[in-house]
Amino acid sequence: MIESSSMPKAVVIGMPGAGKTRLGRETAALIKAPFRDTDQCIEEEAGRSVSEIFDTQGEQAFRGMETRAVLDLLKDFSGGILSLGGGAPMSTEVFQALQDYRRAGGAVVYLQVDPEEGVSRAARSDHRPLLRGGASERWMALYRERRSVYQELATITLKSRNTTPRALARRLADALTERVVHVSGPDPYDVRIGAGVTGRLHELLGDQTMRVALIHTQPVQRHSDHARALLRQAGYQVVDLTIPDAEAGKTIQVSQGIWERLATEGFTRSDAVVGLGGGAATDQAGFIAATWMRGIRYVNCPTSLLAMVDASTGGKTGINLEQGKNLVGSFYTPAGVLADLRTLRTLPNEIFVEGLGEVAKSGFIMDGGILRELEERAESLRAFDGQESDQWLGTVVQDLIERTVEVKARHVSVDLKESGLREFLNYGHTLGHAIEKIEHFTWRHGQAVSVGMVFAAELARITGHLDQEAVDYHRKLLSSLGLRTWWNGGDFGQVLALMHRDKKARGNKLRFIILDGLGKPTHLDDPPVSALKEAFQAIRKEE
Ligand SMILES: NC(=O)c1ccc[n+]([C@@H]2O[C@H](COP(=O)([O-])OP(=O)(O)OC[C@H]3O[C@@H](n4cnc5c(N)ncnc54)[C@H](O)[C@@H]3O)[C@@H](O)[C@H]2O)c1
Ligand SMILES: O=C(O)C(=O)C[C@@H](O)[C@H](O)[C@H](O)COP(=O)(O)O
Repeated sequence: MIESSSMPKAVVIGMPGAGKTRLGRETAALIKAPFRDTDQCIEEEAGRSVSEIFDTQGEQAFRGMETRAVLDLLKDFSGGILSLGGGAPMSTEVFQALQDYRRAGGAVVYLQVDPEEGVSRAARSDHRPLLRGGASERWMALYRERRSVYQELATITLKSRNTTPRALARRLADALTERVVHVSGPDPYDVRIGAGVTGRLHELLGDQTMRVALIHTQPVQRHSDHARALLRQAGYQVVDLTIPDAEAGKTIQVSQGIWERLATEGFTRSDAVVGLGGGAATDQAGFIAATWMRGIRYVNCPTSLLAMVDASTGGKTGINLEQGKNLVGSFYTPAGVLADLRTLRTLPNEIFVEGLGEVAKSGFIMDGGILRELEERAESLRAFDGQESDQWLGTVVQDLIERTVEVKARHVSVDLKESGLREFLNYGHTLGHAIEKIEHFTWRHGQAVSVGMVFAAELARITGHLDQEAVDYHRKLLSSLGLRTWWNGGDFGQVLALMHRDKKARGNKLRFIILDGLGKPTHLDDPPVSALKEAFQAIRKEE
């Protein structure tokens, strides 16, 4: 029985000379995993080469040794990278074991080499007993016999054409370390979080799409250039749309300009949108996709922490009005989300820190593990500068992103259109959006939400839901992350009027999300104005 806890992380299969051993070894080095090659294991155990085993005991004896080696390693090589001899999958026992391994979640990697290249490599090699007596002809005969088996078993296929072994290993390492959060609901999709996931754009856009509108902002030019190159390599006609940065990009004027450009370029319902950038860019891109011809496919490529953990997922698309935030938009879900950790390398510290606001929010409303991780890592997270090691990004940050997206996914999967449960994700936003408006969008969203959560905690205390310790904990954790916990702008009258524009309001009644304890969100409808005023005073600070 193959157990996921003890099985290899990946098994590499393919034709002789494809480069399986080198790919396996280099990938293992990149992800700091052990590496084994079954041919080498057999030679070590037998004390002679594969060729000598063939010569002295025959192929059948070798296949028996090989099958035993493969079955043993599939059961007991935890987290390793394993490369198999070319003929191993052709044995019924190994084929069935690899199917079991796949079902247990294992990655079967088919390293595909072009026949011309394979034949030429075979002609140069003299240590492969099965290629003796006409290497090229024998290689082609084996290829014809084996390729359908390789294709049937593969969960990942890598082509060695026009690339290097090092680049292939990097791609496989990226594929093996990415995290996937599934969002169910009427139009399910996956959020993929990992280094290099932008490379999956073609998988999500498909072959029916001809034109792609790439909507992005200038500060992420380096990443949109990369996405554009990938899209063009995949054969798409890319219409490049650089929009004004941050909140300035979430206006109807910007939407109008994009709609007109799509019309000029002849975008049809089978074409698509890719939104790449922070949450403001993905909100606008989603809104364009939701409204162009009443809805076309779109993929979000979030490049800020906040966009990765929140804005890119859940299908809330939209733009701002002069009167307030996100007042126009649509619930419209993406075909997928690709959160490429490599884009964080250029993210300014203040933008990373504001993203921690939405991470903390997810901890407050549901996942105490997030709060503990933030507490433990506050200093290093607050000091983020994009120069951290791949290992730190690929563990600390990737873990936090995955956990926060999971919190969002659990809400939006069951309540896409925010009829109740999803409103818990709005914790801190009733005041938060008012602050953004009064501060003319000069405050970052995450910073405004941070103050909004302290306000909500004070309101919960005042109305008897939350104790002082939990309120103090809000301030302590948020400020330790570099997030704001007080605000002296505006006045209560302004704020009260703006809160009545919040989308949770019903008629003349305000509705808030508060906590009955950490991880226990609840609705507070129509609280006394006196309580609101007291909570408002509590987030002011004597200058
Ligand atoms: N739709 C939703 O569910 C949802 C959820 C949360 C927030 N939002 C919206 O998202 C917006 C906030 O998102 P945000 O915090 O990403 O702000 P943002 O989109 O304004 O981006 C912040 C700044 O960082 C820059 N930037 C982003 N990624 C970068 C990178 N990799 N390298 C260099 N610069 C980069 C942007 O160009 C911008 O200047 C708000 O408009 C908010 O309303 C939407
Ligand atoms: O996805 C949701 O639902 C949220 O409330 C997530 C919030 O973090 C996010 O800022 C959202 O854009 C706010 O939605 P809004 O409906 O208040 O504009």
